[in-house]
Amino acid sequence: MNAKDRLIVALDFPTIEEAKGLVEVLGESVSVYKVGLEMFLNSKGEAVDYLSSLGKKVFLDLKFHDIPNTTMMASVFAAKQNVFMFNVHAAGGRKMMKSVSEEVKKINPDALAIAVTVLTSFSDDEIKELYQTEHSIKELAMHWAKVTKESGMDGVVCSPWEASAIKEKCGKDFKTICPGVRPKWAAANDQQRIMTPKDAILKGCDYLVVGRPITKADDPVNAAELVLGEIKEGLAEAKVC
Ligand SMILES: O=C(O)c1cc(=O)[nH]c(=O)n1[C@@H]1O[C@H](COP(=O)(O)O)[C@@H](O)[C@H]1O
Repeated sequence: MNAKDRLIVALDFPTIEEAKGLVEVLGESVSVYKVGLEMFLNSKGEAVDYLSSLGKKVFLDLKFHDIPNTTMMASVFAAKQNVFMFNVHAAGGRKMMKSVSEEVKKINPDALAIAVTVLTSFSDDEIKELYQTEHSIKELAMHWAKVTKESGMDGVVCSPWEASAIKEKCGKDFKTICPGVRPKWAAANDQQRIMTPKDAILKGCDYLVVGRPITKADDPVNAAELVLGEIKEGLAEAKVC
């Protein structure tokens, strides 16, 4: 997979017009986009069809988290859209993810069914307090990744800090999709567990999700090219392509 196929730009905008404006500006620089809750709801789903009409690949990030039947039905909806990847929350559990992976494979075997482990906006202290646990985020993410794999799903969303341990535990073909990616020149915003694009590739991230460093940049094309440049450096150093 080349650098361009690994960069997923998060289209977090309140209107479809703003999203279209950015996609036009970025042109051929970017070929994969993420449509999350904000864009999907504000565009009433139109963003997915718009992007696929341009030949762009779409990660539908609606992070389903509910009882098994409800999540499975929502996932079947996702798998029927023009998307190459969609996600649920691993915290929904084994039964939920098993029913999602089984049903989605019948409808669209090519759609990657992914589970979010520990959100990249969490720190270790927050997780310890919230879950009343002594386990670190890395331990939780690795455990949830194992449950995700055993449930027949294709991969996880995790921070780059957990990616190599997850690859070691779940195998190299188990996908790691990593937000919390920040070049040195970009602000962290609300992300806690961040890493540069180059280091993220070296740590085994398959896909890097990058939003604000590109979408809010004064020159988004230049920002995307800088991120792609770092991804290429990482791939060259890791000798993968
Ligand atoms: O599932 C996601 O995509 C996701 C999971 C996670 O743990 N952290 C996370 O930031 N994301 C998404 O990744 C994108 C990151 O955007 P920026 O922080 O602007 O680069 C946002 O659209 C988030 O919704």
